[in-house]
Amino acid sequence: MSNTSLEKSKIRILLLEGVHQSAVDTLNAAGYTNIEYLTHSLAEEDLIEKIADAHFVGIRSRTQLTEKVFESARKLVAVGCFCIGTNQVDLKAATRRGIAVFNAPFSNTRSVAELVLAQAILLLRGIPEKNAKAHRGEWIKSAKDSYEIRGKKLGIIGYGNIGTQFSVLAEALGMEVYFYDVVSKLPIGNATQVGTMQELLNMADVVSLHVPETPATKYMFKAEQFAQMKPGSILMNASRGTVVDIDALAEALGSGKLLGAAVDVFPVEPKSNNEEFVSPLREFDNCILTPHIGGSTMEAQENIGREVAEKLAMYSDNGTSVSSVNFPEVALPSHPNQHRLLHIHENVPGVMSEINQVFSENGINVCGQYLQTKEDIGYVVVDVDKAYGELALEKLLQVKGTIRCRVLF
Ligand SMILES: NC(=O)c1ccc[n+]([C@@H]2O[C@H](COP(=O)([O-])OP(=O)(O)OC[C@H]3O[C@@H](n4cnc5c(N)ncnc54)[C@H](O)[C@@H]3O)[C@@H](O)[C@H]2O)c1
Ligand SMILES: O=C(O)CC[C@@H](O)C(=O)O
Repeated sequence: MSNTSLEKSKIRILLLEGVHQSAVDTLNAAGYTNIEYLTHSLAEEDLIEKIADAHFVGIRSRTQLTEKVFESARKLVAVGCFCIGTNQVDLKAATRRGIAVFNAPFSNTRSVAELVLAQAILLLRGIPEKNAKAHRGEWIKSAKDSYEIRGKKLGIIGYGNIGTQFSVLAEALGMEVYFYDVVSKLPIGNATQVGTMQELLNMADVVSLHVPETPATKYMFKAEQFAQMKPGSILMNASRGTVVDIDALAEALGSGKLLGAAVDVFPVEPKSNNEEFVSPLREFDNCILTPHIGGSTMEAQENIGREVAEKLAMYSDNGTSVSSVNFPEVALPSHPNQHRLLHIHENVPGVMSEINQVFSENGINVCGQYLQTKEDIGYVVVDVDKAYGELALEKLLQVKGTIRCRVLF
């Protein structure tokens, strides 16, 4: 599979799920105008049809980029996830095809941290229930089960970018912060890492989940974990819907074990704003339900739009793959008056020597060479005199183990 440097007007970009206008503006400013912009996600069959012609695709959390979808994405060069999570993308399938995947790892962390902080305060005061009842004409003026956040123990599961931000905000309000993470982490402020999740659940007044979706986190929170929580505590999940067994959570709310819960992400989420949201949690007034909007603030979406679009444009323009989630990371200078070959190959012995042979045997002088490998793939970038770009491309495509190769003029 190959493509010589395409005119920018011929590079097709498919943007789904209503990514922020800043993405379109950034791409336009970089010269990319052939953009199809949709405000919703696509069902698999429609996606397969649309993606067949796309060189770049931009998605959020709803679009599932599966092996089957990639199979039809013959021209696809890179994927931009305009969010943090990349669990909706079959990363192995993308990597096998030499498709780089980018995301925005920091732009919405503050938004999520602010939301969960607010939810903790509201739940400790019983506000969701009092509010719901007031809307129905009931007046619950009472301090029963109503608490200050100050002095309470916060248990964070997954002490990454969001977990640490939440930790700092919570401490500023006087919470005592504990966290559980599979990796040993430097605690920020006065937070304390604990050795097991059970230890954390036994002591925390508020438990907040901030892990990614992985095989290990799938339903990591089920009946057993609810049983380990303190009576009258709170669970918040703004990570991924598959992390919590929703029936077990409904049981814990129904039995009165929990004071309340806040859930932003669900195992099955409506595909669009026109679809009904179905969940056993709807019956509980003490459960804050939000439509996966932890990272949906104007600030975060605008920043994400710009950040991911810049990464796509940079990868397209000069091959820089810095901060790709699945790809060897290479930071490249510009290549004036030279042709740049971007060769993606299986990371097996012999490929690099064959590549170098192409240049020596054909008398092609190498002006610059950059190599990085990651697990199963290698990414080598070679700058050559512009007289040799097309010959080098033709020869490199014949190297055993080549996944794809393109040349930038
Ligand atoms: N609700 C939303 O709108 C929203 C917005 C942004 C992110 N998210 C979700 O939040 C998740 C966390 O985001 P982040 O930026 O903090 O990610 P991150 O990668 O910075 O942190 C995740 C942390 O979880 C830890 N971890 C991984 N597996 C674990 C396990 N089995 N047990 C305990 N800890 C484990 C990691 O070591 C890491 O410290 C994202 O992956 C995404 O799914 C949701
Ligand atoms: O915007 C989205 O659809 C997902 C937001 C969030 O879950 C993320 O992973 O950043």
